[in-house]
Amino acid sequence: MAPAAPALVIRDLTAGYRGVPAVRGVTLEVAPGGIVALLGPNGAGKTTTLLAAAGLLTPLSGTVTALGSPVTGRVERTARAGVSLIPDDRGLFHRLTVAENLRLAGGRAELDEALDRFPQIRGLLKRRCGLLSGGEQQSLAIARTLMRRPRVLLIDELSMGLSPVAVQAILPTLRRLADETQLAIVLVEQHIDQALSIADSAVVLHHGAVALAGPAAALRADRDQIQRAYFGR
Ligand SMILES: Nc1ncnc2c1ncn2[C@@H]1O[C@H](COP(=O)(O)OP(=O)(O)OP(=O)(O)O)[C@@H](O)[C@H]1O
Repeated sequence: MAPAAPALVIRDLTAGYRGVPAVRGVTLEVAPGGIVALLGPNGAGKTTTLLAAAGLLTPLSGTVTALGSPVTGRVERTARAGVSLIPDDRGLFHRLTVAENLRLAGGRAELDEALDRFPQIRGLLKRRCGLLSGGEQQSLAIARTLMRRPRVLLIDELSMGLSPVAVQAILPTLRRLADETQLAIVLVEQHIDQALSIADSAVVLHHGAVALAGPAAALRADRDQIQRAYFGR
C-alpha cells in the first residue's frame, strides 16, 4: 500500500516579523497519525514555525501545505479544514467554568467524545477554569481543541510550567490520539526526552534554522547529538 499523503508539509520555510526572518529554510513533514517533536532552545523559532503552519504568519518564502491545500493567506479556511493550534498560554478563558470553555468549541456530540478521551474533566465541569491545576488546564485545552475535530494539531509548549510527572501523564494521551484517530501532531516541547518518547521524528531548530532532524528513536539514542544541536555546534 502506498504511504498516506502527508497531513502537513512545510517546505523551505522562511518567515518572521515585519520582513525580518526568524526562521530560515525550515522543512518538516507530518503524516496522518504521526507526531513530530519540534525542539530547540528559547528563541530558536519554534512558535514562528507553528504560526506559519497555522496560516497566522505569511511566509517570506517557502510553502506550507496542510491537508493537500496551501495554507498561505487562508487562515480561516485552514482552520475549518482541520488545522488547530494550541498556543503556549493554552488559550483558555480563566473566568469561565470548564463547561463554558468547552461549550465554546462545539456541541453535545463533540463534547461527549472529548470527555471520553479525558474522563478526569467530567468531575470538573462546574469549576472555574482559573482554579484548575496546570495539568487539568492542559487536559482541558486539548479536550476543547479536539471538539473541533482537527486533523492536524499544532501544540506550543503545552507543558509550560508543569512538573515532569504531569507531562508524563499527558504525553501518552497524545500518542494514543495520533494512533487511534490518525491525528497529525507537531509538538513543541522543552521536555526533550519525554517528547522523543512519543514522537516518530524530531526537528531541532537553532537560531531559526534546522540544526538536526531525524527519527525520534535515533535521536533518543544519541543525546550528545541533540545537545550539540541545541548549542549550534
Ligand atoms: N512578534 C514578534 N516580533 C518580532 N520578533 C519576534 C516576534 N515574535 C518572536 N520574535 C523573535 O523571533 C525569534 C523566534 O521566536 P520564537 O518565539 O519563534 O522562538 P521559540 O523557539 O518559540 O522560543 P521560546 O522557546 O522562547 O518560545 C526570536 O528571536 C524572537 O525574539
